[in-house]
Amino acid sequence: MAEQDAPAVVWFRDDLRVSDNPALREAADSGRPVIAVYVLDDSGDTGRPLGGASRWWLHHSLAALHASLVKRGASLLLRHGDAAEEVADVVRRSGAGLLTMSRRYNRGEREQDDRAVRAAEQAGAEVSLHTAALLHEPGEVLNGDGERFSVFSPFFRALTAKGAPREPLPAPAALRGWPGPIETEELADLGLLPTEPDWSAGLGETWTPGEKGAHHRLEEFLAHRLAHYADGRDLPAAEVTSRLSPSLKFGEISPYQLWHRVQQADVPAEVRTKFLTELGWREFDYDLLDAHPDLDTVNVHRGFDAFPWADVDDEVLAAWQQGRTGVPLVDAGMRQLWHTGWMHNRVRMVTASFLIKNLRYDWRVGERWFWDTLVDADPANNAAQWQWVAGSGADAAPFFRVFNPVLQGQKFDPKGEYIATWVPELRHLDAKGRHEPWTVPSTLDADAPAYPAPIVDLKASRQEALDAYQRMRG
Ligand SMILES: Cc1cc2nc3c(=O)[nH]c(=O)nc-3n(C[C@H](O)[C@H](O)[C@H](O)COP(=O)(O)OP(=O)(O)OC[C@H]3O[C@@H](n4cnc5c(N)ncnc54)[C@H](O)[C@@H]3O)c2cc1C
Repeated sequence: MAEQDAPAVVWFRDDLRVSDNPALREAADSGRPVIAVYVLDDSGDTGRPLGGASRWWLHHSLAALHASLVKRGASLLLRHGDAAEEVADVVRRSGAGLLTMSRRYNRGEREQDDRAVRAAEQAGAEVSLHTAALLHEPGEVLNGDGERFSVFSPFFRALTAKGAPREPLPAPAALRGWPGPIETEELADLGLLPTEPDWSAGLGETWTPGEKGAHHRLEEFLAHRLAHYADGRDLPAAEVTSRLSPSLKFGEISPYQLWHRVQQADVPAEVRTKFLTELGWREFDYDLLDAHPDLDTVNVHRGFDAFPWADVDDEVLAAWQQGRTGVPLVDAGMRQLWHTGWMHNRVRMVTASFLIKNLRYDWRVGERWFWDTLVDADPANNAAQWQWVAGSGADAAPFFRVFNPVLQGQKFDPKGEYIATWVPELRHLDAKGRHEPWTVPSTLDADAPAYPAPIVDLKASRQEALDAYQRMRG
Protein backbone atom coordinates (compact mmCIF):
# COMPACT_ATOMS: atom_id res chain seq x y z
CA MET A 1 0.00 0.00 0.00
CA ALA A 2 1.43 3.41 -0.95
CA GLU A 3 2.15 5.63 2.06
CA GLN A 4 -0.71 7.98 1.17
CA ASP A 5 -3.15 5.08 0.92
CA ALA A 6 -2.49 3.83 4.45
CA PRO A 7 -5.48 5.27 6.27
CA ALA A 8 -5.60 7.69 9.18
CA VAL A 9 -7.68 6.44 12.10
CA VAL A 10 -9.43 9.19 14.03
CA TRP A 11 -10.49 7.95 17.45
CA PHE A 12 -13.46 10.05 18.55
CA ARG A 13 -14.14 10.30 22.28
CA ASP A 14 -15.27 13.49 24.05
CA ASP A 15 -14.95 15.46 20.79
CA LEU A 16 -18.03 14.48 18.80
CA ARG A 17 -17.73 17.25 16.21
CA VAL A 18 -16.22 17.87 12.79
CA SER A 19 -15.44 21.58 13.23
CA ASP A 20 -12.56 22.66 15.44
CA ASN A 21 -11.47 19.07 15.78
CA PRO A 22 -7.67 19.05 15.41
CA ALA A 23 -7.51 15.24 15.28
CA LEU A 24 -9.95 15.05 12.37
CA ARG A 25 -8.31 18.04 10.74
CA GLU A 26 -4.89 16.40 10.86
CA ALA A 27 -6.28 13.20 9.35
CA ALA A 28 -8.04 15.13 6.57
CA ASP A 29 -4.99 17.27 5.81
CA SER A 30 -2.77 14.17 5.62
CA GLY A 31 -4.53 13.22 2.39
CA ARG A 32 -5.00 9.68 3.70
CA PRO A 33 -8.32 7.85 3.66
CA VAL A 34 -10.04 8.50 6.98
CA ILE A 35 -11.45 5.86 9.32
CA ALA A 36 -13.44 7.50 12.11
CA VAL A 37 -14.09 5.25 15.08
CA TYR A 38 -15.96 5.46 18.38
CA VAL A 39 -15.68 2.69 20.97
CA LEU A 40 -18.21 2.31 23.75
CA ASP A 41 -16.19 1.04 26.66
CA ASP A 42 -18.41 0.53 29.64
CA SER A 43 -16.17 -1.94 31.42
CA GLY A 44 -15.57 0.64 34.13
CA ASP A 45 -11.80 0.01 33.89
CA THR A 46 -11.09 3.38 32.32
CA GLY A 47 -13.22 5.60 34.46
CA ARG A 48 -16.86 5.69 35.34
CA PRO A 49 -19.37 4.09 33.01
CA LEU A 50 -21.71 6.78 31.72
CA GLY A 51 -24.96 7.37 33.57
CA GLY A 52 -28.36 6.76 31.99
CA ALA A 53 -29.02 10.32 30.80
CA SER A 54 -25.54 10.62 29.31
CA ARG A 55 -26.00 7.36 27.43
CA TRP A 56 -29.18 8.74 25.90
CA TRP A 57 -27.30 11.86 24.82
CA LEU A 58 -24.39 9.85 23.44
CA HIS A 59 -26.68 7.75 21.23
CA HIS A 60 -28.09 10.80 19.50
CA SER A 61 -24.77 12.59 19.33
CA LEU A 62 -23.12 9.60 17.63
CA ALA A 63 -25.98 9.46 15.12
CA ALA A 64 -25.45 13.15 14.35
CA LEU A 65 -21.68 12.72 13.99
CA HIS A 66 -22.12 9.76 11.66
CA ALA A 67 -24.47 11.79 9.43
CA SER A 68 -22.01 14.65 9.36
CA LEU A 69 -19.11 12.36 8.41
CA VAL A 70 -21.17 10.63 5.71
CA LYS A 71 -21.91 14.04 4.17
CA ARG A 72 -18.16 14.56 3.90
CA GLY A 73 -17.39 11.18 2.38
CA ALA A 74 -16.51 9.09 5.46
CA SER A 75 -18.56 7.32 8.14
CA LEU A 76 -18.36 6.45 11.82
CA LEU A 77 -17.23 2.97 12.73
CA LEU A 78 -18.71 1.76 16.01
CA ARG A 79 -17.21 -0.78 18.37
CA HIS A 80 -18.00 -2.01 21.86
CA GLY A 81 -15.40 -3.30 24.33
CA ASP A 82 -11.92 -2.41 25.59
CA ALA A 83 -11.29 0.75 23.61
CA ALA A 84 -7.50 0.39 23.44
CA GLU A 85 -7.81 -3.11 22.01
CA GLU A 86 -10.58 -2.20 19.58
CA VAL A 87 -8.69 0.81 18.24
CA ALA A 88 -5.48 -1.20 17.93
CA ASP A 89 -7.49 -3.81 16.02
CA VAL A 90 -8.78 -1.19 13.58
CA VAL A 91 -5.24 0.17 13.11
CA ARG A 92 -3.83 -3.30 12.43
CA ARG A 93 -6.60 -4.53 10.15
CA SER A 94 -6.58 -1.40 8.03
CA GLY A 95 -2.79 -1.06 7.94
CA ALA A 96 -3.22 2.52 9.18
CA GLY A 97 -0.27 4.89 8.97
CA LEU A 98 -1.67 7.40 11.45
CA LEU A 99 -3.78 7.39 14.62
CA THR A 100 -5.04 10.75 15.87
CA MET A 101 -7.18 11.67 18.88
CA SER A 102 -7.99 14.42 21.34
CA ARG A 103 -6.65 14.21 24.87
CA ARG A 104 -8.76 12.89 27.75
CA TYR A 105 -8.22 13.61 31.41
CA ASN A 106 -9.38 10.74 33.62
CA ARG A 107 -6.55 8.67 35.00
CA GLY A 108 -8.07 5.44 33.62
CA GLU A 109 -8.58 7.03 30.22
CA ARG A 110 -5.00 8.21 30.07
CA GLU A 111 -3.73 4.76 30.90
CA GLN A 112 -5.93 3.36 28.17
CA ASP A 113 -4.63 5.95 25.71
CA ASP A 114 -1.05 4.95 26.56
CA ARG A 115 -1.91 1.32 25.76
CA ALA A 116 -3.55 2.29 22.47
CA VAL A 117 -0.58 4.45 21.52
CA ARG A 118 1.90 1.64 22.20
CA ALA A 119 -0.15 -0.87 20.21
CA ALA A 120 -0.59 1.51 17.26
CA GLU A 121 3.11 2.36 17.20
CA GLN A 122 3.99 -1.34 17.29
CA ALA A 123 1.72 -1.78 14.29
CA GLY A 124 3.75 0.88 12.49
CA ALA A 125 1.38 3.86 12.75
CA GLU A 126 2.35 7.34 13.79
CA VAL A 127 0.28 8.66 16.69
CA SER A 128 -0.71 12.17 17.67
CA LEU A 129 -2.74 13.56 20.55
CA HIS A 130 -4.34 17.01 20.46
CA THR A 131 -5.65 19.44 23.05
CA ALA A 132 -9.25 19.97 22.07
CA ALA A 133 -11.53 19.78 25.11
CA LEU A 134 -9.75 22.36 27.27
CA LEU A 135 -8.19 25.74 26.59
CA HIS A 136 -5.08 24.68 28.46
CA GLU A 137 -3.75 21.32 29.51
CA PRO A 138 -4.20 20.67 33.24
CA GLY A 139 -1.07 21.73 35.10
CA GLU A 140 -0.22 24.43 32.54
CA VAL A 141 -1.80 27.35 34.43
CA LEU A 142 0.59 27.85 37.33
CA ASN A 143 1.45 30.52 39.89
CA GLY A 144 4.74 32.44 40.11
CA ASP A 145 6.32 29.54 42.03
CA GLY A 146 5.36 27.11 39.31
CA GLU A 147 2.63 25.53 41.45
CA ARG A 148 -1.02 24.85 40.78
CA PHE A 149 -3.59 27.27 42.11
CA SER A 150 -5.97 26.13 44.82
CA VAL A 151 -8.13 29.26 44.53
CA PHE A 152 -10.16 30.06 41.44
CA SER A 153 -9.74 33.86 40.96
CA PRO A 154 -5.94 33.89 40.61
CA PHE A 155 -6.20 30.76 38.45
CA PHE A 156 -8.55 32.56 36.08
CA ARG A 157 -6.36 35.69 36.04
CA ALA A 158 -3.35 33.54 35.15
CA LEU A 159 -5.37 31.71 32.49
CA THR A 160 -6.48 34.93 30.81
CA ALA A 161 -2.96 36.39 31.11
CA LYS A 162 -1.82 33.62 28.77
CA GLY A 163 -3.66 35.48 26.02
CA ALA A 164 -6.50 34.54 23.70
CA PRO A 165 -6.79 30.83 22.95
CA ARG A 166 -6.03 29.68 19.42
CA GLU A 167 -8.63 30.32 16.72
CA PRO A 168 -11.07 27.46 16.05
CA LEU A 169 -10.36 25.27 13.00
CA PRO A 170 -12.88 24.96 10.19
CA ALA A 171 -14.47 21.57 9.50
CA PRO A 172 -12.91 19.67 6.59
CA ALA A 173 -15.16 20.19 3.56
CA ALA A 174 -14.57 16.64 2.33
CA LEU A 175 -12.90 13.50 3.60
CA ARG A 176 -11.32 10.69 1.65
CA GLY A 177 -13.33 7.61 2.58
CA TRP A 178 -11.78 4.23 3.37
CA PRO A 179 -12.97 1.64 0.88
CA GLY A 180 -11.72 -1.43 2.76
CA PRO A 181 -14.08 -3.76 4.61
CA ILE A 182 -13.95 -3.35 8.36
CA GLU A 183 -16.24 -4.60 11.07
CA THR A 184 -18.64 -2.16 12.67
CA GLU A 185 -21.59 -2.45 15.04
CA GLU A 186 -24.98 -0.86 14.64
CA LEU A 187 -25.68 2.14 16.86
CA ALA A 188 -28.87 0.50 18.15
CA ASP A 189 -26.84 -2.53 19.27
CA LEU A 190 -24.76 -0.43 21.65
CA GLY A 191 -27.81 -0.38 23.92
CA LEU A 192 -27.49 3.27 24.85
CA LEU A 193 -31.20 4.08 24.88
CA PRO A 194 -33.45 3.20 27.81
CA THR A 195 -36.11 0.63 26.93
CA GLU A 196 -37.88 -0.85 29.93
CA PRO A 197 -39.12 1.62 30.85
CA ASP A 198 -38.25 4.31 28.32
CA TRP A 199 -37.99 7.34 30.60
CA SER A 200 -36.40 9.59 27.98
CA ALA A 201 -39.46 11.46 26.63
CA GLY A 202 -38.64 14.62 28.62
CA LEU A 203 -35.05 14.58 27.36
CA GLY A 204 -36.25 14.26 23.77
CA GLU A 205 -38.65 17.20 24.22
CA THR A 206 -35.87 19.36 25.65
CA TRP A 207 -32.74 18.71 23.64
CA THR A 208 -31.29 18.28 20.16
CA PRO A 209 -27.97 16.50 20.75
CA GLY A 210 -25.23 16.81 18.12
CA GLU A 211 -22.96 19.48 16.73
CA LYS A 212 -25.69 21.23 14.76
CA GLY A 213 -27.96 21.42 17.80
CA ALA A 214 -25.07 22.82 19.86
CA HIS A 215 -24.35 25.60 17.37
CA HIS A 216 -28.03 26.39 17.10
CA ARG A 217 -28.18 26.75 20.92
CA LEU A 218 -25.06 28.93 20.85
CA GLU A 219 -26.42 31.28 18.21
CA GLU A 220 -29.73 31.54 20.04
CA PHE A 221 -27.87 32.26 23.29
CA LEU A 222 -25.78 34.98 21.65
CA ALA A 223 -28.82 36.59 20.02
CA HIS A 224 -31.26 36.53 22.94
CA ARG A 225 -29.71 35.56 26.24
CA LEU A 226 -26.09 36.63 26.58
CA ALA A 227 -27.01 40.31 27.08
CA HIS A 228 -28.98 39.32 30.19
CA TYR A 229 -26.46 36.77 31.42
CA ALA A 230 -24.61 38.82 34.03
CA ASP A 231 -27.83 39.96 35.74
CA GLY A 232 -29.92 36.88 35.13
CA ARG A 233 -27.71 33.82 35.37
CA ASP A 234 -28.73 33.18 38.97
CA LEU A 235 -32.46 33.36 38.23
CA PRO A 236 -33.71 29.90 37.26
CA ALA A 237 -36.94 31.21 35.71
CA ALA A 238 -35.07 33.69 33.48
CA GLU A 239 -33.45 30.94 31.38
CA VAL A 240 -30.58 33.13 30.22
CA THR A 241 -27.74 30.65 30.53
CA SER A 242 -26.37 28.91 27.44
CA ARG A 243 -27.40 25.30 28.26
CA LEU A 244 -24.30 24.24 26.40
CA SER A 245 -22.98 22.05 29.23
CA PRO A 246 -23.92 18.68 27.65
CA SER A 247 -22.46 19.81 24.32
CA LEU A 248 -19.23 20.81 26.03
CA LYS A 249 -19.18 17.52 27.89
CA PHE A 250 -19.48 15.47 24.70
CA GLY A 251 -17.37 17.88 22.70
CA GLU A 252 -20.05 18.82 20.19
CA ILE A 253 -18.75 22.33 20.57
CA SER A 254 -15.29 23.36 21.71
CA PRO A 255 -14.34 25.90 24.35
CA TYR A 256 -12.28 27.63 21.63
CA GLN A 257 -15.38 28.16 19.49
CA LEU A 258 -17.33 29.42 22.48
CA TRP A 259 -14.58 31.73 23.65
CA HIS A 260 -14.14 33.43 20.29
CA ARG A 261 -17.86 33.70 19.45
CA VAL A 262 -18.57 35.27 22.85
CA GLN A 263 -15.64 37.68 22.49
CA GLN A 264 -17.13 38.89 19.19
CA ALA A 265 -20.58 39.46 20.72
CA ASP A 266 -21.90 42.98 20.87
CA VAL A 267 -22.39 43.13 24.64
CA PRO A 268 -20.50 45.01 27.38
CA ALA A 269 -17.08 43.58 28.19
CA GLU A 270 -18.16 42.69 31.75
CA VAL A 271 -20.95 40.48 30.40
CA ARG A 272 -18.49 38.63 28.18
CA THR A 273 -16.09 38.25 31.10
CA LYS A 274 -18.84 36.89 33.33
CA PHE A 275 -19.59 34.14 30.84
CA LEU A 276 -15.95 33.35 30.14
CA THR A 277 -15.37 33.10 33.89
CA GLU A 278 -17.75 30.14 33.96
CA LEU A 279 -15.75 28.47 31.23
CA GLY A 280 -12.78 29.22 33.48
CA TRP A 281 -14.43 27.21 36.28
CA ARG A 282 -14.59 24.27 33.92
CA GLU A 283 -10.83 24.58 33.32
CA PHE A 284 -10.24 24.91 37.07
CA ASP A 285 -12.27 21.76 37.77
CA TYR A 286 -10.24 19.79 35.21
CA ASP A 287 -7.04 21.03 36.79
CA LEU A 288 -8.38 19.77 40.10
CA LEU A 289 -9.30 16.39 38.59
CA ASP A 290 -5.76 16.12 37.25
CA ALA A 291 -4.31 16.80 40.69
CA HIS A 292 -6.92 14.60 42.45
CA PRO A 293 -7.76 11.70 40.12
CA ASP A 294 -10.19 10.28 42.73
CA LEU A 295 -12.15 13.53 42.90
CA ASP A 296 -15.51 11.73 42.80
CA THR A 297 -14.74 9.54 45.79
CA VAL A 298 -12.05 11.20 47.94
CA ASN A 299 -12.32 14.50 49.82
CA VAL A 300 -9.85 17.09 48.56
CA HIS A 301 -9.62 18.27 52.19
CA ARG A 302 -9.00 15.01 53.95
CA GLY A 303 -10.21 16.50 57.24
CA PHE A 304 -13.70 15.76 55.88
CA ASP A 305 -12.95 12.03 56.04
CA ALA A 306 -13.98 12.31 59.69
CA PHE A 307 -17.30 14.05 59.00
CA PRO A 308 -20.17 12.28 60.81
CA TRP A 309 -22.57 11.74 57.91
CA ALA A 310 -26.04 10.48 58.74
CA ASP A 311 -27.13 6.97 57.71
CA VAL A 312 -29.09 7.05 54.46
CA ASP A 313 -32.81 6.33 54.82
CA ASP A 314 -33.93 4.98 51.44
CA GLU A 315 -37.34 6.64 51.63
CA VAL A 316 -35.87 10.02 52.44
CA LEU A 317 -33.32 9.65 49.66
CA ALA A 318 -36.08 8.71 47.21
CA ALA A 319 -38.05 11.80 48.28
CA TRP A 320 -35.03 13.97 47.43
CA GLN A 321 -34.40 12.17 44.14
CA GLN A 322 -38.02 12.40 43.05
CA GLY A 323 -38.71 15.96 44.23
CA ARG A 324 -41.04 15.08 47.12
CA THR A 325 -39.20 16.70 50.04
CA GLY A 326 -41.93 19.27 50.72
CA VAL A 327 -39.33 22.04 50.21
CA PRO A 328 -40.48 23.73 46.98
CA LEU A 329 -37.23 24.97 45.42
CA VAL A 330 -35.53 21.65 46.12
CA ASP A 331 -38.44 19.72 44.63
CA ALA A 332 -38.60 22.01 41.59
CA GLY A 333 -34.90 21.44 40.87
CA MET A 334 -35.02 17.68 41.35
CA ARG A 335 -38.04 17.41 39.06
CA GLN A 336 -36.41 19.60 36.41
CA LEU A 337 -33.42 17.25 36.58
CA TRP A 338 -35.55 14.11 36.27
CA HIS A 339 -37.62 15.47 33.41
CA THR A 340 -34.95 17.24 31.34
CA GLY A 341 -31.62 15.79 32.50
CA TRP A 342 -30.44 19.28 33.42
CA MET A 343 -30.82 21.66 36.34
CA HIS A 344 -30.12 25.34 36.72
CA ASN A 345 -26.80 26.04 38.48
CA ARG A 346 -28.26 28.00 41.39
CA VAL A 347 -30.73 25.21 42.05
CA ARG A 348 -27.98 22.58 41.79
CA MET A 349 -26.28 24.38 44.65
CA VAL A 350 -29.49 24.52 46.70
CA THR A 351 -30.48 20.87 46.14
CA ALA A 352 -26.93 19.73 46.89
CA SER A 353 -26.75 21.83 50.03
CA PHE A 354 -30.09 20.42 51.17
CA LEU A 355 -28.84 16.84 50.77
CA ILE A 356 -25.46 17.47 52.38
CA LYS A 357 -26.43 19.87 55.14
CA ASN A 358 -30.12 19.48 55.95
CA LEU A 359 -30.21 15.70 55.44
CA ARG A 360 -26.51 15.38 56.35
CA TYR A 361 -25.99 12.75 53.65
CA ASP A 362 -22.51 12.17 52.28
CA TRP A 363 -21.97 14.36 49.19
CA ARG A 364 -21.00 11.22 47.23
CA VAL A 365 -24.60 9.98 47.50
CA GLY A 366 -25.85 13.06 45.67
CA GLU A 367 -22.95 13.14 43.26
CA ARG A 368 -23.85 9.61 42.10
CA TRP A 369 -27.49 10.56 41.51
CA PHE A 370 -26.46 13.59 39.45
CA TRP A 371 -24.00 11.42 37.56
CA ASP A 372 -26.80 9.10 36.51
CA THR A 373 -29.43 11.72 35.71
CA LEU A 374 -27.57 14.72 34.23
CA VAL A 375 -27.09 14.88 30.47
CA ASP A 376 -24.03 17.02 31.23
CA ALA A 377 -22.64 14.65 33.93
CA ASP A 378 -18.98 15.53 33.82
CA PRO A 379 -16.18 13.75 35.69
CA ALA A 380 -14.51 17.02 36.67
CA ASN A 381 -17.38 19.48 37.09
CA ASN A 382 -19.80 17.19 38.89
CA ALA A 383 -17.36 15.89 41.46
CA ALA A 384 -15.65 19.27 41.95
CA GLN A 385 -18.93 21.12 42.37
CA TRP A 386 -20.35 18.59 44.84
CA GLN A 387 -17.17 18.93 46.85
CA TRP A 388 -17.45 22.70 46.51
CA VAL A 389 -20.92 22.67 48.10
CA ALA A 390 -19.79 20.20 50.78
CA GLY A 391 -16.88 22.44 51.72
CA SER A 392 -14.41 19.59 51.15
CA GLY A 393 -13.24 20.81 47.73
CA ALA A 394 -10.84 23.42 46.36
CA ASP A 395 -11.80 27.06 46.91
CA ALA A 396 -15.03 25.61 48.30
CA ALA A 397 -17.96 27.26 50.01
CA PRO A 398 -17.28 27.01 53.74
CA PHE A 399 -19.29 24.19 55.31
CA PHE A 400 -21.04 26.60 57.66
CA ARG A 401 -22.59 28.39 54.67
CA VAL A 402 -25.86 26.47 54.66
CA PHE A 403 -28.22 27.58 51.92
CA ASN A 404 -31.71 28.22 53.26
CA PRO A 405 -33.83 26.90 50.36
CA VAL A 406 -36.75 29.18 51.25
CA LEU A 407 -34.64 32.35 51.31
CA GLN A 408 -32.82 31.22 48.16
CA GLY A 409 -36.19 30.82 46.45
CA GLN A 410 -37.43 34.20 47.62
CA LYS A 411 -34.24 35.86 46.40
CA PHE A 412 -33.68 34.11 43.09
CA ASP A 413 -37.23 33.11 42.12
CA PRO A 414 -39.14 36.00 43.71
CA LYS A 415 -42.47 35.30 42.04
CA GLY A 416 -42.12 31.55 42.44
CA GLU A 417 -42.34 31.10 38.64
CA TYR A 418 -39.69 28.39 38.52
CA ILE A 419 -41.42 26.60 41.38
CA ALA A 420 -44.79 26.87 39.63
CA THR A 421 -43.29 25.36 36.45
CA TRP A 422 -41.97 22.25 38.13
CA VAL A 423 -44.28 21.86 41.13
CA PRO A 424 -47.75 22.31 39.62
CA GLU A 425 -49.38 21.45 42.96
CA LEU A 426 -48.30 24.92 44.13
CA ARG A 427 -49.20 26.85 40.98
CA HIS A 428 -52.45 28.22 42.38
CA LEU A 429 -50.66 29.88 45.33
CA ASP A 430 -49.18 33.37 45.45
CA ALA A 431 -45.41 33.82 45.68
CA LYS A 432 -45.30 33.56 49.48
CA GLY A 433 -47.32 30.35 49.41
CA ARG A 434 -45.19 28.83 46.68
CA HIS A 435 -42.08 29.31 48.83
CA GLU A 436 -43.69 28.34 52.14
CA PRO A 437 -46.76 26.24 51.38
CA TRP A 438 -46.88 25.11 55.01
CA THR A 439 -47.98 28.64 55.97
CA VAL A 440 -51.07 28.40 53.74
CA PRO A 441 -53.86 26.56 55.60
CA SER A 442 -55.58 25.49 52.36
CA THR A 443 -52.59 23.34 51.33
CA LEU A 444 -53.37 21.19 54.34
CA ASP A 445 -56.95 20.61 53.16
CA ALA A 446 -57.71 17.09 52.08
CA ASP A 447 -59.15 18.49 48.82
CA ALA A 448 -56.12 20.63 47.89
CA PRO A 449 -53.63 19.17 45.38
CA ALA A 450 -51.33 16.92 47.41
CA TYR A 451 -48.01 18.43 48.36
CA PRO A 452 -46.07 16.95 51.25
CA ALA A 453 -45.01 18.71 54.44
CA PRO A 454 -41.23 19.22 54.65
CA ILE A 455 -39.40 15.96 55.39
CA VAL A 456 -36.97 17.82 57.63
CA ASP A 457 -37.06 20.85 59.90
CA LEU A 458 -34.83 23.33 58.07
CA LYS A 459 -33.76 25.26 61.15
CA ALA A 460 -33.07 22.31 63.43
CA SER A 461 -31.26 20.33 60.71
CA ARG A 462 -29.09 23.32 59.90
CA GLN A 463 -28.02 23.49 63.54
CA GLU A 464 -27.34 19.74 63.62
CA ALA A 465 -25.13 20.09 60.56
CA LEU A 466 -23.17 22.91 62.15
CA ASP A 467 -22.77 20.86 65.34
CA ALA A 468 -21.55 17.90 63.31
CA TYR A 469 -19.04 20.16 61.57
CA GLN A 470 -17.74 21.36 64.93
CA ARG A 471 -17.38 17.73 66.07
CA MET A 472 -15.37 16.97 62.92
CA ARG A 473 -13.05 19.88 63.63
CA GLY A 474 -12.55 18.48 67.13
C1 LIG B 1 -23.77 20.19 42.64
C2 LIG B 1 -23.37 20.65 41.24
C3 LIG B 1 -23.13 19.70 40.25
C4 LIG B 1 -22.74 20.11 38.97
N1 LIG B 1 -22.49 19.15 38.02
C5 LIG B 1 -22.09 19.53 36.78
C6 LIG B 1 -21.81 18.57 35.78
O1 LIG B 1 -21.89 17.36 35.99
N2 LIG B 1 -21.46 19.02 34.54
C7 LIG B 1 -21.33 20.35 34.26
O2 LIG B 1 -20.98 20.70 33.13
N3 LIG B 1 -21.54 21.27 35.20
C8 LIG B 1 -21.92 20.91 36.45
N4 LIG B 1 -22.17 21.88 37.39
C9 LIG B 1 -21.87 23.28 37.08
C10 LIG B 1 -23.03 24.10 36.49
O3 LIG B 1 -24.19 23.95 37.27
C11 LIG B 1 -23.35 23.74 35.05
O4 LIG B 1 -22.17 23.73 34.28
C12 LIG B 1 -24.30 24.75 34.43
O5 LIG B 1 -25.49 24.82 35.18
C13 LIG B 1 -24.61 24.34 33.00
O6 LIG B 1 -25.55 25.18 32.44
P1 LIG B 1 -25.18 26.14 31.24
O7 LIG B 1 -24.49 25.38 30.18
O8 LIG B 1 -26.43 26.86 30.88
O9 LIG B 1 -24.15 27.12 31.95
P2 LIG B 1 -23.58 28.57 31.52
O10 LIG B 1 -23.87 29.48 32.68
O11 LIG B 1 -24.12 28.96 30.20
O12 LIG B 1 -22.04 28.35 31.49
C14 LIG B 1 -21.31 27.97 30.32
C15 LIG B 1 -20.45 26.76 30.62
O13 LIG B 1 -19.51 27.03 31.65
C16 LIG B 1 -19.33 25.86 32.46
N5 LIG B 1 -19.79 26.15 33.82
C17 LIG B 1 -20.81 26.95 34.20
N6 LIG B 1 -20.91 26.99 35.55
C18 LIG B 1 -19.94 26.17 36.01
C19 LIG B 1 -19.53 25.77 37.31
N7 LIG B 1 -20.11 26.24 38.42
N8 LIG B 1 -18.51 24.90 37.42
C20 LIG B 1 -17.87 24.42 36.34
N9 LIG B 1 -18.21 24.76 35.07
C21 LIG B 1 -19.23 25.62 34.92
C22 LIG B 1 -20.19 24.76 31.85
O14 LIG B 1 -19.40 24.00 30.97
C23 LIG B 1 -21.25 25.57 31.11
O15 LIG B 1 -21.86 24.87 30.05
C24 LIG B 1 -22.58 21.49 38.69
C25 LIG B 1 -22.84 22.43 39.68
C26 LIG B 1 -23.24 22.01 40.95
C27 LIG B 1 -23.50 23.05 42.01
